[in-house]
Amino acid sequence: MENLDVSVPSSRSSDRPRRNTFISPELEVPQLIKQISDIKLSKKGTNVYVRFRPDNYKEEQEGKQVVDYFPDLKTIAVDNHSFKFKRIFPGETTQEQIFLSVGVPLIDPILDGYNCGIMAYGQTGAGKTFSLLGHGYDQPDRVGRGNPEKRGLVPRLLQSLFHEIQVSITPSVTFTVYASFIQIYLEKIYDLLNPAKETLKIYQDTSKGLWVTDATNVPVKNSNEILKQIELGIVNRITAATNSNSESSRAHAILVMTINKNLINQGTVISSQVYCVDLCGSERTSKTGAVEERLKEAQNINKSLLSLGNVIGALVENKKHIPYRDSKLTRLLQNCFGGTSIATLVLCCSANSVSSTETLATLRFGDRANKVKNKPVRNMGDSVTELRRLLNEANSKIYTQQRIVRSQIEKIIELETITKELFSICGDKKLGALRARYQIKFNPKKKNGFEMIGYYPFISIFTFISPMECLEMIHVCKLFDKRLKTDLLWRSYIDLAKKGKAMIFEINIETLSNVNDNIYQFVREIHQMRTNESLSVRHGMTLFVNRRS
Ligand SMILES: Nc1ncnc2c1ncn2[C@@H]1O[C@H](COP(=O)(O)OP(=O)(O)OP(=O)(O)O)[C@@H](O)[C@H]1O
Repeated sequence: MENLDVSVPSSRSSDRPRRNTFISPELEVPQLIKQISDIKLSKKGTNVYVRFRPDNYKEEQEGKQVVDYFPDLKTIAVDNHSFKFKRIFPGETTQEQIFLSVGVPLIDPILDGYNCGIMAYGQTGAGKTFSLLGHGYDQPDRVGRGNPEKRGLVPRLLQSLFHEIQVSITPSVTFTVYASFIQIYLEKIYDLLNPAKETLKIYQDTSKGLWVTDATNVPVKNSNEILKQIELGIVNRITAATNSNSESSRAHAILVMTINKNLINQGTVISSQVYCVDLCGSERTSKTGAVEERLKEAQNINKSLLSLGNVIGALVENKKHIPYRDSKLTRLLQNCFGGTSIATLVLCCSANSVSSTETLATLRFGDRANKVKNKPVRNMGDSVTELRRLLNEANSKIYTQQRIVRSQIEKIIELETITKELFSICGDKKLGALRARYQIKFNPKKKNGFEMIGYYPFISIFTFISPMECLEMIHVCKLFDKRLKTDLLWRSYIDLAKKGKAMIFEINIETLSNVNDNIYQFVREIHQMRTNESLSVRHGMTLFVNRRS
């Protein structure tokens, strides 16, 4: 964890009442410097900045600078193409300067109830993670041990936000802050704070129209707590070495912070969501040398970035249909482009000729994004509405959990039934190693429709069987038709075969020899059906009967 005992730039006054209901390291900062950004946010709601990073070793050796900076700090020319953005930051710009220009203007709007999206876009290795999170976050094994001066935009913003929260707390003004951290990898959403969780789904919160997920939502009381969560998540983020970056992010990472400010006397809640988005790098696979898994990732990354470009293109061209649903990324960022958020986009680039193609592509992307118009809306509701919303949210979560529990219970009951059945077949003896196997298979070429492929005494090919494996096998069979009644075992297969539902079944049942009669009865019935032509020739069954010697 980096040392937070440093001055916190703030755009607000520091002489407000302080109450320690949040145990806040921010208040331990000895001096608070009141700092005002020289940047005013655009009314159209989108703010695009460009940050050039210093040349890396390869660039120093092989290339030259190709960017001309204009004195207005807003205009640049690259290879005779000029671009204008909110602010251009050359390679020597410090992390603090970035925070002052890009982060500080967001503090007031966030605390006033505006949603904000802070996104870093650029080619792989261009400094997105460095700019957003900072030194020590761009390499998972170094997380938390970076140089404090090189802390990125997000940790600085969090620290300032919590400072502001801290000094605003009074008996009638309280705050709740929650954090989630997710990643999008190969078009699936994963919970970075709980990697054991299954992939996450996106759903729309009807009361606010925001896209949210079932991600872990951790309550946080100060910037230390949220930074701890980020560190935890970064370690789980998927990175890999590519030619351009030894720790290239292979998944888009999104930190979502929800801040609720409760004005108790007025019965009002002001809430805002901050999306901090560290996008994967766009890359030319020929250049990065990606093969196999890396290539698949790169193609996926490029595809999702392309869909983001398409969304922006459609918005700029005022198209009726905006293809937000084309990728998980665009769905999640729906509010940041063309929505009700304040969007901040930091284009990360190299100023060197080695990367000029990628830099131009990044700048063109940013140029289009700069034309997108958002309609930032202040999220303010009465406490009752907010409580109702929270209640609805909680109820829907409970409902989802109940459904999961119910289906688990059904599975357990089903498994218990099958287990009982199996144990009744086997008496009180344990299911054990296999000694024999019958294999009976439908064969349309045979006159009677089936053939006994073999009876193999003492064969050990199928010696895998244990009660659990046996149950799993039955479940595999179940996949062929959900209506299969597993507790009836082979009887239900006959029913299915009669209905023409069965294709090929495979069932392994370890039995005692007295089950043979049932097996033969089963085979006889199947045989009769075949000879009655009631089964299509496509319907077949492989029956493995495993029994003790
Ligand atoms: N402004 C900067 N000053 C100093 N070093 C930087 C700067 N920007 C980036 N770097 C360094 O360049 C390397 C690549 O940066 P980073 O990992 O942030 O790139 P990225 O754009 O996030 O890449 P990817 O998309 O592949 O994850 C890192 O070692 C980082 O410390």
